[in-house]
Amino acid sequence: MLSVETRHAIHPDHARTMGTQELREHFLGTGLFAPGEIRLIYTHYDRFTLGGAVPNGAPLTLDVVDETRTATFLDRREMGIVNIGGTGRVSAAGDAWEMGRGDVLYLGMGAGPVTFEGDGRFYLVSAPAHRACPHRLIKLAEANRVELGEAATSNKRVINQFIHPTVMESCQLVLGYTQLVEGSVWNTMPAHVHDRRMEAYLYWGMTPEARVLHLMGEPTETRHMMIANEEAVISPPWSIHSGAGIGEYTFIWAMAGDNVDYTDMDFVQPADLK
Ligand SMILES: O=C(O)C(=O)C[C@H](O)C(=O)CO
Ligand SMILES: [Zn+2]
Repeated sequence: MLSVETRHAIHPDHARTMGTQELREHFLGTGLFAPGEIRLIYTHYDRFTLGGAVPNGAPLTLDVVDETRTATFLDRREMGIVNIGGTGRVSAAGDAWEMGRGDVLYLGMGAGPVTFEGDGRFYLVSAPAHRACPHRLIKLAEANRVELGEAATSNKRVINQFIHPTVMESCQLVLGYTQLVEGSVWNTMPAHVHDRRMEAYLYWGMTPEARVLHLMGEPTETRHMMIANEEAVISPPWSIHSGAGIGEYTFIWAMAGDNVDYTDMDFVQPADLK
């Protein structure tokens, strides 16, 4: 079963007026991982689409998505898949890849229908593409590892870059996940914006009672959302995206937009956040 929800792009002047419920309706993705279903959110931010596929014993195939009006979803798109569950299998374009927890699969434009099987919980992101880059399975050991932050500022963390120019080619997708060192709670602090790219986060690896206090909004008009395990945040290009965990967490970040330069960020120091 496939379900698709559309999210429109929100102007920052509008976002400033929103209460908690409205912020969550526009920027939070909940219930993406339902057994036996593929659930997608099709956004109007760079046409970036995110979602989950949980085969739960029976194969699930992602093929036609009416929103794109193409013969198959990946006809003019590329896709990143992260397995956040048990071992599973993904097949497309006559190939099949076994994916363990934390493995990332890149599927290039024109890969055709994609089938998910096994015990995986597959997080999916996709953006329009202009050429077919080779499909590739990337294990954590092959990712580019960047250590950032300090224990003294509670932000010591490892940025694992998977779909990233130092590892492989893509059209506009950039993807990885960030792991906090025990005792550190902050991701992406100091915060930043990148008006050239939108971003989406998926928080995972959390206990059911844990929450992340996610900060969003323009740097001088910050807002927050409390996020539970396996919930996603859609971050518009004008928004900061940062979080502090009440409990352990990891998060997958993925971007689409004008460039694939991970370091192209406009930093905002804590003293300048309001
Ligand atoms: O902890 C961090 O810092 C991040 O993981 C930052 C994200 O990767 C990001 O915002 C990339 O633009
Ligand atoms: Zn960012």
